Amino acid sequence: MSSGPTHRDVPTVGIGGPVGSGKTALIKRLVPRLREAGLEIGVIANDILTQEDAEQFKRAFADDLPEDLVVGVETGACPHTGIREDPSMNLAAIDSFLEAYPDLDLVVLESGGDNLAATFNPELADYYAFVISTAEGDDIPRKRGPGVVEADLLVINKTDLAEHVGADLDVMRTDAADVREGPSLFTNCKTGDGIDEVVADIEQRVLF
Ligand SMILES: Nc1nc2c(ncn2[C@@H]2O[C@H](COP(=O)(O)OP(=O)(O)OP(=O)(O)O)[C@@H](O)[C@H]2O)c(=O)[nH]1
Repeated sequence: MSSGPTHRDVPTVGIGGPVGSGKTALIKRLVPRLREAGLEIGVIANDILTQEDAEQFKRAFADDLPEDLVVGVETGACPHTGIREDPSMNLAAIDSFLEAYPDLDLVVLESGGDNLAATFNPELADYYAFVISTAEGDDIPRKRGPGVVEADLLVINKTDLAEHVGADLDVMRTDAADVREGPSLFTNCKTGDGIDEVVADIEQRVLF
C-alpha cells in the first residue's frame, strides 16, 4: 500500500453555483494567479455527462499546468451527488493527482452548475466559494439558498451586466451581508475586476 500523501493532505477549494454564473470563468482567472504565487495546482471539473469544462481548462491552462493535472469527473447524476452526497469520485481523482505530484499545493474543484442549494461536502472542500451572477437578478442573495448563506465566500459575478438587467449592486451587497456571516465579493470575470480580492481571500483562509 502506498504511504504517500492522500486527499487529506492537500488543501481543496470548491467553486459552486448556478449554471452559467461564471464558475469556469472564475477558475480560469484564479489558476494563473495562484500559479504566479508559485503553487502547484490540480483542477477537477464536475459535469453530469461531459468533459466539456475539463477540456476548456486543458486549453486555457496549456501554459500553466501539465495536462494530467486537469481532470473531468462525470457524476452521471445530479451535481450534488458528486460534491456533497458521495464525493468518492472526486477524492479518488485527488489521490491520483497526489500519486503523480506528491508536492501538490492546492486542488480547485468546479461543481456542475445547479440551483441555489449546491454545497460541498466538508470532506471534499476545505473552503468553497459560491458564484452567482447579477444577470439572474438582484434578488438572489435574499432568497437565502444554502449555497449563498453557507459558502465561505459569496462571489457576485458579471458586475458589468447589472446595469443591463436592472440589477442593483448595492441591494445585492446589503442583502448578502444580511443573510451571510462570511464575506461577499464582486467580480467581472471578463475584465478580471475583483479577482485580486478573491485570490487574497483564498490565500488568507486556505493557504496561510
Ligand atoms: N459579461 C460577462 N460574462 C461573463 C462573466 N463571467 C462569465 N461570463 C460568461 O458567461 C457565460 C457562462 O460562464 P461560465 O464560466 O461558463 O459559467 P459556469 O458557471 O461555469 O457554467 P456551467 O459550467 O455551465 O454551470 C460564458 O459565456 C462566459 O464568458 C462576466 O463577469 N461578465
